[in-house]
Amino acid sequence: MSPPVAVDIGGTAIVGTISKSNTSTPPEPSPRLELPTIDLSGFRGADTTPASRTLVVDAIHKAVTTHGFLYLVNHGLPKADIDDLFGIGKGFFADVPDEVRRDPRWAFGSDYAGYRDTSFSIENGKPEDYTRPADPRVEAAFMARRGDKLPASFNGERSHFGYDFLNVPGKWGKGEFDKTRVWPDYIVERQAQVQAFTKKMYELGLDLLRAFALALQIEDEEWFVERHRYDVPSRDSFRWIKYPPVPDSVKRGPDGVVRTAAHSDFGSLTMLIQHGEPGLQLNWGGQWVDIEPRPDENGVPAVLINISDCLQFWTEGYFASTLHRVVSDTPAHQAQTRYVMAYFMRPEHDTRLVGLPSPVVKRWLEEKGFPERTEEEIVTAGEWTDRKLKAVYDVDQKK
Ligand SMILES: O=C(O)CCC(=O)C(=O)O
Ligand SMILES: [Fe+2]
Repeated sequence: MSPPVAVDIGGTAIVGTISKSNTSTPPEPSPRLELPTIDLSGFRGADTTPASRTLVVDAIHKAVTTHGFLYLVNHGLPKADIDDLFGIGKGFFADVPDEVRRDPRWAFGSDYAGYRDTSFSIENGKPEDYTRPADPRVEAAFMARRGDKLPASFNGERSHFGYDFLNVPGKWGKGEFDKTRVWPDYIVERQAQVQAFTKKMYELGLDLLRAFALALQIEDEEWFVERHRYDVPSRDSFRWIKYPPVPDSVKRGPDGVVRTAAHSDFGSLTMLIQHGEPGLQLNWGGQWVDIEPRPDENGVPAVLINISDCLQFWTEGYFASTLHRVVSDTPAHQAQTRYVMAYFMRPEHDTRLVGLPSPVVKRWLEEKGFPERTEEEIVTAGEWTDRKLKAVYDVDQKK
């Protein structure tokens, strides 16, 4: 059996291990990273054929079992939408006054939604507490979540405000779920646009899940899709992230200034849109390798895909949830403001991450001689994401 791969989050806490992994044995000799750029038009859109779909599936299969990361071009997200959504994020950070952005009503909280700024860090304590000094290495983020069901106690029945992003039930009023979580006017005015874009990202994610099912020779192409339904609670999250410039006074380590420590993502897959500034690195065979932003020939940003923990569990380690981090590695990068938008796609809460009907994974387990997981080693998607979110953000413990 391969050695356990630590799930390294922020360098501060190890909350679990995924004992089987494709990336646990670094390739020999010293690795050279050739992160593939995959043209999705052969799989998605009007001009696909069975042969073109197979080519794309094979390329995705190779990428997710080698690096766990790939670039997608011709992904179907229009450049105008991407530009508009970056505009919304930048405007939020630049134009909304500090005191409005930091209003406790929309502070990042135990529902893992809302605004978190640079004065919040794991060491610094409560996200609502903006009196603490800002940590100049930390990023600021506005996190939107998909809508959720309300508890049974609400009007005596389970109801909801819709499953689109930002329709999160709130606890305002007399501690009752009497309306959705409130957001700043700036966001509310743009809510329809955010919801339309995040729906498109969700649909892109579904197509990737279909490609994964085909790569794994699961008979039903919809197998993963059926476990990521839009109207069932999950921890899907959409985020605008801003990494402000780091002042020269901040001490640089041998790798520069680490902004986000080494971690793997929690859910099924992450779709990252980089605005243009470098900083992301993945760990490949023990070395940190830059993952630069990569626009296509028309200037449309590639969408960077990475496999996350839940898919690594589900595939018994056959798909790799690779460690990555964000670093300002040169003084020039340190002086830049870096923006990204990320969609973290996660399975439905109650999904047990086991029992994938894939002959590919079955063969792989047999070849490697990996034993079946014990009951204690099996988690649901909700348990895993909550465990990791708590460890990273420490929201509940600090409240
Ligand atoms: O900023 C980035 O490029 C990636 C951030 C990241 O890894 C994360 O938020 O999980
Ligand atoms: Fe990440």
